[in-house]
Amino acid sequence: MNLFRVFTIEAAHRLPNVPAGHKCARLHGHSFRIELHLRGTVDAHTGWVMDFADVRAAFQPVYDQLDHHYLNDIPGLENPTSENLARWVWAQTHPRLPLLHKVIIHETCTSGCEYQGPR
Ligand SMILES: Nc1nc2c(c(=O)[nH]1)N=C([C@H](O)[C@H](O)COP(=O)(O)OP(=O)(O)OP(=O)(O)O)CN2
Ligand SMILES: [Zn+2]
Repeated sequence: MNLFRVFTIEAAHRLPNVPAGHKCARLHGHSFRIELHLRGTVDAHTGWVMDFADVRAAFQPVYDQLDHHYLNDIPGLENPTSENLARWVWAQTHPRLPLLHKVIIHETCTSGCEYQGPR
């Protein structure tokens, strides 16, 4: 069974390695949507894989590092593309949520990426 929990963070960033003149070199912000997807078995008694509240609690320290921050200042996010943010979220979250199966980042309504961990 797969379950998911969606978080929204407000954050600023700029992309330092884009070609000269690229709009994303300038400071700007997004309402990033972060989806955490977990995969596990449904417990016969509780009827769930994991309490959604426990997913939220496990992610809270990671969320707090991102929300209303300048992403470029965060160690490991000096080049905060969606792809690098997905890898960073995975690295921070997987030790706290071993059932983590996939991280999806929506940078805008129309752009984002999906990461299933190192393979
Ligand atoms: N592969 C990636 N490409 C781009 C990333 C990224 O993280 N990975 N990031 C950006 C910018 O940060 C930008 O803010 C988002 O880009 P874009 O989808 O072009 O945003 P717009 O809302 O301006 O898109 P339009 O539909 O063209 O208005 C760029 N590329
Ligand atoms: Zn951006």
